[in-house]
Amino acid sequence: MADEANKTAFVEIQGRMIETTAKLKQVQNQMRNKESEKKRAYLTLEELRQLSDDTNTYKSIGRTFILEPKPVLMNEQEKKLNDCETAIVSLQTSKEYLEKQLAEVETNLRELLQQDPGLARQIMSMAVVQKVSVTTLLLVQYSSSFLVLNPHTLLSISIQFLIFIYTLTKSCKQFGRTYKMEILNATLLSLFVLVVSFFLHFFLHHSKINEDHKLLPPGRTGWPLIGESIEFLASGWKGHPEKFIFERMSRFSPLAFKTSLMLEDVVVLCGAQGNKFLFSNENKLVQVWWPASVDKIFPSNKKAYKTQTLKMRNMLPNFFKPEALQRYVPIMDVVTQRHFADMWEGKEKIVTYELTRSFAFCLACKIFVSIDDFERARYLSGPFESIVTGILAIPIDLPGTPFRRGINAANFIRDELVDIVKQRKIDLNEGRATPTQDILSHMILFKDEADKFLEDYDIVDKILGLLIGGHDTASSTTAFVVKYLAELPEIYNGVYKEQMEIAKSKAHGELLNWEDLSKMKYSWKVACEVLRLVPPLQGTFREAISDFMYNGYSIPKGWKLYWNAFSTHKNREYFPEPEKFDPSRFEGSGPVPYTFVPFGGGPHMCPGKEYARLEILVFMHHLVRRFKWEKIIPDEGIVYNPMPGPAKGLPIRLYPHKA
Ligand code: HEM
Repeated sequence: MADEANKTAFVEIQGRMIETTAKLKQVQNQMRNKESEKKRAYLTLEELRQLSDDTNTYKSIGRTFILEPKPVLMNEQEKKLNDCETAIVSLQTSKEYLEKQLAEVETNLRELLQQDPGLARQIMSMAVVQKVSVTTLLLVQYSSSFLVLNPHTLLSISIQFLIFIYTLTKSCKQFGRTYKMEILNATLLSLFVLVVSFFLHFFLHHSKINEDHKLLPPGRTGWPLIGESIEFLASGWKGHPEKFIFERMSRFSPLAFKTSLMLEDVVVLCGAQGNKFLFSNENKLVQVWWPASVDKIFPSNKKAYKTQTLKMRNMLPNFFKPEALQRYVPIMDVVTQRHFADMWEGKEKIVTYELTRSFAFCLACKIFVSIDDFERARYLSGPFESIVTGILAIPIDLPGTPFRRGINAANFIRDELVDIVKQRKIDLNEGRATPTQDILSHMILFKDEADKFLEDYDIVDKILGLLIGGHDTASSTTAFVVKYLAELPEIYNGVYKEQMEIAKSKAHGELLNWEDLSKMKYSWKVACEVLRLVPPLQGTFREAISDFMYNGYSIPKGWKLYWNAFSTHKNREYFPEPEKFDPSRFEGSGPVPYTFVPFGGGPHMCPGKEYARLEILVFMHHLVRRFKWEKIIPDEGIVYNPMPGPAKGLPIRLYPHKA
């Protein structure tokens, strides 16, 4: 009876603990938001105080800016400051109360477990028993995989299980003898299965390929299961991903070679011809393919992928076409100025990549879902890092793996976005939001051919996809613009001259517009050369939807095809002296078609291309207007992980221009 009572008490305390922790987190977030609101109000007041009393100043209302007299703005900001202070005081009281409550709950729990060691052991062993019973499940899975003789499944299960055992052993030190034995047995079994499946892979898989596909492109499939993934990734970690491609192009064929990546048989198509073939045969011979990790992180991606993509494709141009983006240029300008004022100005040194990532994410949050609060955007950006890492990780769904963290992070962001979507629907109904305000409004109001609105979870996943698409891409390019401009003074001078001419043509405080961006021709050539040398996405996959021939080689249905930007970007046949930074390559008619492909091509070409162009140019404008800079680590390398980034984040020393 006492046992039962203790168990009930435990469940109750556990529930209280979870509830209090959640409330505490919520209050802490609210406090953070209020603190940043207060800081912004304070900084704005400081700026306003320096202006003479008769100055009119811009105030943003939604998407528009109106001129207001200084005293009105001062009053508003002072009120905001006071409101924030009051809110912070009251939140502080709630926080202290909740902290006290949490401490009390913890003490209760400790006392309960001390008073009933049996219960403590039981709780521990309940967790272990639940997990160890997976051994039985795995035995069944092993046997069924043996029956179908699928070495891939066997290998993946045994690796997953070994990692699981490792995590379990690390996280629980109180095993009795029985569990130790069970874990030992399970480990031995997994190792045995691992060895057998390697053996099976070699004999079944290779002989099958040799028999069925004698005309496959030449190449190597590498190690069982992992194939050449390690060589592929390692060439990027060492800073030369193109080596993987060029070594095989010269050893096997400059047109195509076979390999095995991401647990799949892959043919890499090379050169302009390969790019053209893949981009122009979309949905005829090939279709887009993403690794399994993407399907798990974006379940709606898997569900009728084609229809989903089609819906997205039909809808995106409304938002991303140049005419639509024009109206966002002034907003991009305001956000960029705020970013430089908050994060760069007044600093002697900065770490570039951290800041360009934060900038790209805050801008996307503002333009896609109208999140104005940079602090809130930064708070959301943490889980995004986990999602991106999860997408690129080995898809092992066990506690503690980067893949599981990616799934959890995506779920967390989804919950946040669901709230945003719900609130937006209300705001649209009540006239507090406009249909063209941002991409979220566009998505909510978009109707497909069947005159149906998108489901909430689709909207959320699409927004998530766009935020991820824009997360590490443009930020990588802006960081490398900083790198190359630091290294090449004559290029810096060219960009500076162009941007200062534009700056001088503007009235004081006038925001950039579409016309100004169309004058940034030299700056865009510089950005293109950065995209050629360091493309944020090296390439993407397609899947063969039927057997077909390519240049005399047979490509079997189901095989994956991969295009890689380096096979043209760093190919001296298309770009002489490929390592030389030379923006003049983009003069006149520019590079040969299908050779400059940082945004991919065909129906799946990056929909964010134009948005990224605006973002990069507005960033360059404000960067060179404000600063010169030098690299703190002169020989800092580039690491592809697999997205490119400066090895140490590109720390630089800033030299503001004299006013
Ligand atoms: C410098 C910046 C960027 C680069 C270099 C880049 C590059 C690419 C590439 C190479 C692809 C694959 C194309 C293919 O498979 O043929 C892609 C797809 C995509 N990008 Fe971007 N991207 C950039 C910025 C953005 C931004 C800012 C967004 C969001 C606004 C975005 C959203 C997407 C989406 C949603 C896809 C998937 C398209 C599909 O499968 O149909 N990208 N991007």
